[in-house]
Amino acid sequence: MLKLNNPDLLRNACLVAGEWVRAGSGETIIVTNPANGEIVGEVPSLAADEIEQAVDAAQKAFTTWSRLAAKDRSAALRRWFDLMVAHADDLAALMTAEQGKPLAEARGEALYAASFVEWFAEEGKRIYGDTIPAPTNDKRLIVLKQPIGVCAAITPWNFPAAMITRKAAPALAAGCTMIVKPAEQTPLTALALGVLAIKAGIPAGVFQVVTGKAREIGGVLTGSDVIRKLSFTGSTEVGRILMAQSAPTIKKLSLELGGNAPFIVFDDADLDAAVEGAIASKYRNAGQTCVCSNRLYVQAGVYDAFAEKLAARVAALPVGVGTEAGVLIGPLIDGDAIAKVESHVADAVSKGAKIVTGGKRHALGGTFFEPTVLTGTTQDMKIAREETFGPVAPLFRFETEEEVVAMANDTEFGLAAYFYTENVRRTWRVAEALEYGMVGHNTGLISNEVAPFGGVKQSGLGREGSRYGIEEYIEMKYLCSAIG
Ligand SMILES: NC(=O)c1ccc[n+]([C@@H]2O[C@H](COP(=O)([O-])OP(=O)(O)OC[C@H]3O[C@@H](n4cnc5c(N)ncnc54)[C@H](O)[C@@H]3O)[C@@H](O)[C@H]2O)c1
Ligand SMILES: O=C[C@H](O)CS(=O)(=O)O
Repeated sequence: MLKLNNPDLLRNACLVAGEWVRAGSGETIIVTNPANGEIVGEVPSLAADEIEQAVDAAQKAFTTWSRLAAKDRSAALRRWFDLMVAHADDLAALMTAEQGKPLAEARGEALYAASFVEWFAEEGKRIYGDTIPAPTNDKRLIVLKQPIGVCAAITPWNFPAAMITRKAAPALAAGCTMIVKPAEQTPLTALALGVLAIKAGIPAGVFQVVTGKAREIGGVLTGSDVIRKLSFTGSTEVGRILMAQSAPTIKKLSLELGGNAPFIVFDDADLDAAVEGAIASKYRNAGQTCVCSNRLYVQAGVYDAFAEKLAARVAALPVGVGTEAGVLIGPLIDGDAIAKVESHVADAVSKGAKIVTGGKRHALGGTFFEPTVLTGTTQDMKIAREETFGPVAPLFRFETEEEVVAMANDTEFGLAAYFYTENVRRTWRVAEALEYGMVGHNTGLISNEVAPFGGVKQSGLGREGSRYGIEEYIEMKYLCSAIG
């Protein structure tokens, strides 16, 4: 049974226009714990007309929220940040219950999510325009930066808090209003963020959370011409659908999509550091992050040593229910997820790969999977082409720098990449040659609120976090004033 220090955070209603509402139909979506299948809560399945009410409320709230002084919006966001930090344990308990990640990792995400609110509370006070020297002295030219308007966000289950605040914080800081549709697997955390937003004094309609059938809600949000901006984080497949649905209303889009990260270990790398980096980037959230290493390329001279070191560490990773102390690997989100992981391992083995450790469902049953290391993997395998989204590290052997850069870039994805070398010249060559939005050098952890997060190619459009993230919620207006 989920126990919260503040039970007020556990909601079974949607946040619309400052009120907690249920579906008129009474229809609900059950939320279950992936570790044991137990019911954690239930949330409304709102109908299209009820989503339209949220759109109307967001439009109404925009009029006043956008006209507030930036400093006043900043103060409200700062209060939201303070409340998120004060309630980090409860937010973590909700995430572990509905997503499965270990409690310590969930608490880390609660603070990571809060960091975006803290960051953009400040960035919102520094949205600067331009004055431009006019070509003739009878004109004055300026550039105004203004909030784009009503925004929508559709977010994934793997980071139930951070993927929401990484969008809502810059949107609200810029003066926009936002309607959030969280993943059906993890709505409770999103609703708890709504509780804290109200407590922070964020006015009704500025931040709203709606739950229900994804396609139906997506159809309303993408089809509305009141909504000027859609920010989506999720699979590339769904990103394509939403992009197409947004075309008729020419929405501004931010797309944070799928990945297929290469993790390259050159023969001059610090092998122990590379092993720790691989553990961090591959097995975080049981391998269910968009920036997880998906392909590990190891130069021939150190391949066997790296494989042995990594397998020893992976075999010792504690698997279990996220609420148990010391657990580092929780369950996968659902049956489809574990079936995909199994299919990747089976395909690799059928084409000649060897299982060094793990390789099958964990004895705990359910959606627990053994942390796995494969050797002898090759580019023709599913695990090289698709995002595994599970705790499986396939090791690919390579001979030369040119060969591995070509293999690393041989994908439609371009989100994150990692490489380990102590050679300065090689560092510049490889960093510049990798076709990815984000590159880690001698580290497997690159994500934070101050750096631009996002991908190239079919991993998305735009950037989140950093000083760039707020630009996604701003329109530029050029004013030419004749004074002659
Ligand atoms: N680039 C990033 O920052 C980032 C971050 C996290 C996850 N991801 C990606 O997300 C995927 C895993 O998350 P997921 O399984 O929740 O992704 P998903 O695309 O299945 O779902 C994401 C969100 O979209 C909604 N959705 C699904 N189909 C929809 C439709 N037809 N219309 C409207 N909404 C729809 C879902 O309900 C959910 O809220 C992985 O590919 C991962 O790489 C990317
Ligand atoms: O899944 C992708 C998220 O963006 C994870 S993180 O931002 O790297 O923590």
